[in-house]
Amino acid sequence: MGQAAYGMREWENATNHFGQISKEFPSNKAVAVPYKNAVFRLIEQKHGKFDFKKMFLESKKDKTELDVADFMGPIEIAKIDGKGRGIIASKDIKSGTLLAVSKAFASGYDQDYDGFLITINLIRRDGGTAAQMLQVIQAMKNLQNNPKRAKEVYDLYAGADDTVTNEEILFGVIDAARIQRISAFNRFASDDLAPGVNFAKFAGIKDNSHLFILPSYFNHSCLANAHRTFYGDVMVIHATVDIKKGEEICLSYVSPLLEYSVRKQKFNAWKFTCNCELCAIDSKDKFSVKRDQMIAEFGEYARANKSSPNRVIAKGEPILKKVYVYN
Ligand SMILES: C[S@@+](CC[C@H](N)C(=O)[O-])C[C@H]1O[C@@H](n2cnc3c(N)ncnc32)[C@H](O)[C@@H]1O
Repeated sequence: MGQAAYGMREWENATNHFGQISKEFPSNKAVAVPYKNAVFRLIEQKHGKFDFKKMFLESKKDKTELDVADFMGPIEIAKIDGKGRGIIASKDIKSGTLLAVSKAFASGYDQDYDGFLITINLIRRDGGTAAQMLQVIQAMKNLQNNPKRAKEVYDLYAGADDTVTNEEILFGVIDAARIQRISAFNRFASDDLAPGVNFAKFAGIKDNSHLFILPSYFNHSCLANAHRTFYGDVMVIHATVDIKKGEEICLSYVSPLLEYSVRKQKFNAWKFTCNCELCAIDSKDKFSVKRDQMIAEFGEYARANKSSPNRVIAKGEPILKKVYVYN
């Protein structure tokens, strides 16, 4: 019973079961370790006390799937004008506060696909990787094994044209199309391959894809007030500035260092327009396209001449000066 509760991530239940057995059979050594683990998970879940050093070291292994609980800090899910749902601060928050720790509900890794695969994601209208496909399959398997988690998965955003949001899905039924839509709008890659950088194998990059529950409720801002870090299949989110109670908390889905036109193009995958202050300023900047072109041209030159750094610098310096002129 304790093992089953642990597997279903019901930490309080698992702690109680293991605690009961250790009380009844104090000399039973086999229960000591799982009991201790369940207690640790409960402390993580209730108090947000994590052994980040251990998590970091474990995350260095390939495809690590960590054994940690989920934690929800001083945040809540709320309706946000023009963005559907989002995350707000439930009290005043200091910069650096731990906001959330979330273990992926399902993960997929390129290494697990023995072959070459090109998929087209018709929802996002971009190319897909083996990792993304495997993550969708894993989500379906996990729901089959633990149908109790269906509501939290099916509640995730599945696109504006999703017509079945309020339709009840019968217990134990796997809605494959919905899981695909949910994954398209909510998945993260833990090495933060920019969305759209697909067919990763061409570049020799191993892709991975994770579906998280709580982190999926964070909307995007180029000027985000929170930052995410990955430890294997676990996402950890911290506040990066002081945040007032009721204020929306956002992550950056794409790097704010990217040029405006590139960012705008990447938002197409999630089908929204960013109205943050940075985008408002950038959208009025009449030289941004010209700068993008110059930087893209330089990037191509640098890649083609990467074995001759002196040539790259000689080409780059005048371009940098010109970029300043178009400022
Ligand atoms: C990962 S979900 C975020 C949670 C979602 N808003 C919800 O209601 O569940 C991504 C979707 O949120 C919306 N979104 C995220 N950031 C946004 C923003 N800055 N402005 C408008 N919509 C945004 C888009 O519809 C996007 O496809």
